[in-house]
Amino acid sequence: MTATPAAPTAPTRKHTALPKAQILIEALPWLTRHHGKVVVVKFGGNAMVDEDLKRAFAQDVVFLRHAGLRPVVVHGGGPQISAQLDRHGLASEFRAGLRVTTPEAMDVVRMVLAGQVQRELVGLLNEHGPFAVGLTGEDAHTITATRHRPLVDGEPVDIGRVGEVAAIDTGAIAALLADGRIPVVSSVARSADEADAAGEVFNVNADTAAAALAAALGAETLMVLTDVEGLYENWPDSDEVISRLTAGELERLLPELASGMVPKMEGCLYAVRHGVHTARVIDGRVPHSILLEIFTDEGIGTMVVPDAEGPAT
Ligand SMILES: Nc1ncnc2c1ncn2[C@@H]1O[C@H](COP(=O)(O)OP(=O)(O)O)[C@@H](O)[C@H]1O
Ligand SMILES: CC(=O)N[C@@H](CCC(=O)OP(=O)(O)O)C(=O)O
Repeated sequence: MTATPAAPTAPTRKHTALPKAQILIEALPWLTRHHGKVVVVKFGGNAMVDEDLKRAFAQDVVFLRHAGLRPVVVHGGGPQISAQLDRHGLASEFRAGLRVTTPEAMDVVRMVLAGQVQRELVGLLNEHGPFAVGLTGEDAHTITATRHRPLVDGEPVDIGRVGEVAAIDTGAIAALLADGRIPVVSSVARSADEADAAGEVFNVNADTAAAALAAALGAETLMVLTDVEGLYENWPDSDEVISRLTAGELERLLPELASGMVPKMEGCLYAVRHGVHTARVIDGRVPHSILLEIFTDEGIGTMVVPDAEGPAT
């Protein structure tokens, strides 16, 4: 009888890739929970500060797609619009965190968002494969808006062609997702007003558009990438980031918020009040901030959860 060869012993040499495996495993609960789910990622114009960051953003989004999620990108472009308006000799004025948009400025907004920023992101994403398809809210009635008159000192003010979202048609985005594509949406909306001349459009804040899309698409998560670490508790006097807050807590905080954080946090509140499980504000200046958010147990930035929810992962 021949002796059975001894079972191979586990190699004693150190597996240098072990920490990488551990990191992947740390993401497993997040990936499991999000498998097949829609994640709306809003990339703010202020976070698009350099080429490497934009490339890292595109890699992260494609990674999500390959990991079995269905990412939808909504992009901003505030600084890029302001720069272009400046080149046209037009001033930028903001009220209640929103750009005062004359018909002349609207042409520039549309040109910069749909013709410049969106094209650039689509190009970066498509370096990884035939994934990204750009559209604006005008396409297939994706976003319809009415004129927005925000309250300033308790009074509604006219800020021109700025829209508030009246309706979302998810058909085009759903079709793209079903085809394995990554929709990249510019926050320009068609007018709901039949009296408006055909082709009249509205400038919608990109945070607002992202939140409305996340809610209408039944997204699991809304991720808002910006140029700060998250929501600061006592901005601008402190840089203490609020890591987690409920919708109710956020609602109480809203009147104290300023500038760009107003539409951002209003959007997060809207999203979690309309079925999105978590809304997060994260630092888009950090390379691979999306992956950092999912590959760490505690996450980074600020997370908003619905009122009755326990600790989220
Ligand atoms: N409480 C706050 N916490 C963090 N940032 C705040 C707060 N209040 C106002 N801000 C301002 O909001 C800005 C982010 O909004 P915004 O400039 O519109 O960015 P984005 O282009 O990403 O949409 C921050 O850079 C900061 O100046
Ligand atoms: C009405 C309004 O303010 N619209 C924004 C749209 C772009 C945007 O929201 O860009 P960020 O996300 O980079 O701020 C604007 O004109 O600047």
